Amino acid sequence: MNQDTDQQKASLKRLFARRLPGKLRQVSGYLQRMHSGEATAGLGKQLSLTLEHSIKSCETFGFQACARLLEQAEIQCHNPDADIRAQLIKALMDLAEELDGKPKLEAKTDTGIVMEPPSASTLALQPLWISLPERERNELMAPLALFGFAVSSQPGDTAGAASIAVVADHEAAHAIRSRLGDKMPPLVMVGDEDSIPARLQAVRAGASAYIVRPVHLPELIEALETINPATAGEPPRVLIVEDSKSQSMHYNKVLKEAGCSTAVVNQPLQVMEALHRLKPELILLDMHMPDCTGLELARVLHQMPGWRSIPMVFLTAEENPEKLAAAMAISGDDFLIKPVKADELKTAVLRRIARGRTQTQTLTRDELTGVLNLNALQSALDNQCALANRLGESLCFAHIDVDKLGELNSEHGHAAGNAVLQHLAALFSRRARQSDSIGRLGGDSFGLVLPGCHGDDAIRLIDGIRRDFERQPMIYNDKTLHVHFSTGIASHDGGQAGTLRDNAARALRWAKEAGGNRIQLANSN
Ligand SMILES: Nc1nc2c(ncn2[C@@H]2O[C@H](COP(=O)(O)OP(=O)(O)OP(=O)(O)O)[C@@H](O)[C@H]2O)c(=O)[nH]1
Repeated sequence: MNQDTDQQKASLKRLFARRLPGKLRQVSGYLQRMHSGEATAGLGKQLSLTLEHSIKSCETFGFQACARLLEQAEIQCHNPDADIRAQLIKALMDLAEELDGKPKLEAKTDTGIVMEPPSASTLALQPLWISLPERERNELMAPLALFGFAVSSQPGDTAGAASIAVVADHEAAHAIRSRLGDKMPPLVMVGDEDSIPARLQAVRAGASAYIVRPVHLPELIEALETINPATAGEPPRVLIVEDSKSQSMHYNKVLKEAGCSTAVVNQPLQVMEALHRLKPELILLDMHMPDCTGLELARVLHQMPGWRSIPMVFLTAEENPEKLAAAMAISGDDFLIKPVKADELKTAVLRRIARGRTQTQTLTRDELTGVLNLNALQSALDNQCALANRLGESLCFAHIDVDKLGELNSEHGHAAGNAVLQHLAALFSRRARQSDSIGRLGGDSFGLVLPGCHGDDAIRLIDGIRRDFERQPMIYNDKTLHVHFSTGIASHDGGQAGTLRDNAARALRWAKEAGGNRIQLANSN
C-alpha cells in the first residue's frame, strides 16, 4: 500500500469538499441571473463549460449527488425551463448549505443595497502557467483540471500576465521575469532543497510561495488559494463602504473582476443590513464620509459581537502618519492611499482575505492529521444533534482509539506512531460520506459523527474500515507495522451531544476490556 498516495487522495478529497459549497452557490447565482433575464450567450456558454468540468470532478471525488444536480444545471444552460430552473436554484443552495452549514446569501434587499456576484468571466477555468520540466508538468495537469485550473506551458505574453500564477523553478522564473517585467504574475517557486538559503532565494526572486520537490498537489493548491482565495471556489465576500457613488462603482468593478462577491453601501449608517446579508470577510472602508467617519464606524463595529475581528482595509487621501497610525491601531489592518490603483486594491483585499481563511483553517484543523480538531468536531456534533432532534432523524457517534500505540511508539519510534495516526485519519476521511465529520479527539483517539446512520449502519461502515486496516499492514521505513483500533458507537436518542459522547466512550472501554480490535455498540450491552 502506498501510504503517501492514500494520504494525498484524502487531502485532495478534503480540499475538494471544502470548495464544493462555493461552487454550488456560484452556479446557483448564475442560473438566477439567467432566470431573471440577465442571460447573455457568453454567460450561458461559460457556465456550461464550468459545469462540464465540475461534473467530472464531482464524479472523480465521489460526490455523485452533486454531479447529478450539476448535470441538470447544464441542461438548463441549453434548454431552459423556468419552473425546473427555479427548483434547481433552490436545490443547489440547499445542498451547499447542507454541506457547509452556512446560510444562503440573499441577492437583493428592499433597502436598495445590492449584493453582487463575481463577474461572469471568473466562472471560467483559472489560467495557470506551469513552467516546469515536461514530465513534472504533465503529472500535475490532469489533477489540477479537476480543481478548475487550466494549465498552459508556454502562454503568450498577454496570456502569461493574465495567469493567476506562474509555477516555476528558479531558472525559469528568472527568464520569465526578464521577459514580462512587472507584468509577471504571482510566482510559486519550486525547488529541490528545504533550506533557509533556498527559501531566501525564492523570497528574493519575489515568490509568494516556495514548494519543495516532489510537488504535492494539495500543497500547490493551497499555495494558489493563498495567492488568490477566489480560486478556492467560494468567492471572497467584500463590503464596500464609500460615500462617493462613482468611486464605489470603480472598486466594485475591480473586485468583482477579481472574483469577489460584493455589496456597496454609500450611507455608512445602513451598514448593518449589508453586514447581515453578505456576511463579508472584509470591509473596504472610506475614512472620510459625511455622517460618520470610517474610523468611527470601525470603532462601532469592533465593539459589536460577531464583528470584533472583521478585517478592514481603509481608503484614505490622508498621508499624515499619525492619523494613519490611529487607523492601524483600531483595526491592525491595511490602508490604501487614494487614488487607488486597481492592482493594488485587488492585491490588498485578496491577500487579507486569504490570511483570514488560513487562520480559520488553522483554528479548525488538527495539524498532524488534517482532520477536524477537538473544538471543530465538538461543534459539528452539537450541530448534528440539534438537526437530528429537529428533524427526528438518526445519528451515531463513534469513538475510535488505536490499540497499543504506546507499545508501537516504544518499538518503532514516535514518528512511526504519527504515521499510523495520519494513515488512519486518511482512511476514515476517504471512506466517510460527505455528510460525516471526522476529527481528532486527542492523543490516539478520533471521533466520527455519522448523521442519518443507525447503529447497524455505523458498525458496518467502521467494521469495513477496521478489516481493511488490519488486512493491509502499514509499511514504515521498510518495516511492517501490525496495528488495529477499537471503536465505541452510540446512537442518538434525542438527548444532548455530551451524553452521546459519554456513551460512545463507555462502549469503547468495553471494546478495549474485551481485548481490542473490535467494535462495541453502547446501547446493546
Ligand atoms: N506517535 C504518537 N503517539 C501519540 C500521540 N498522541 C498520543 N500518543 C501515544 O498514544 C498512547 C496513548 O496511550 P493509551 O491511551 O494508554 O493507549 P495505548 O498505548 O494505545 O493502549 P490502549 O489504548 O489501551 O490499547 C501514548 O503512548 C501516547 O504517547 C501522537 O500524536 N503521536
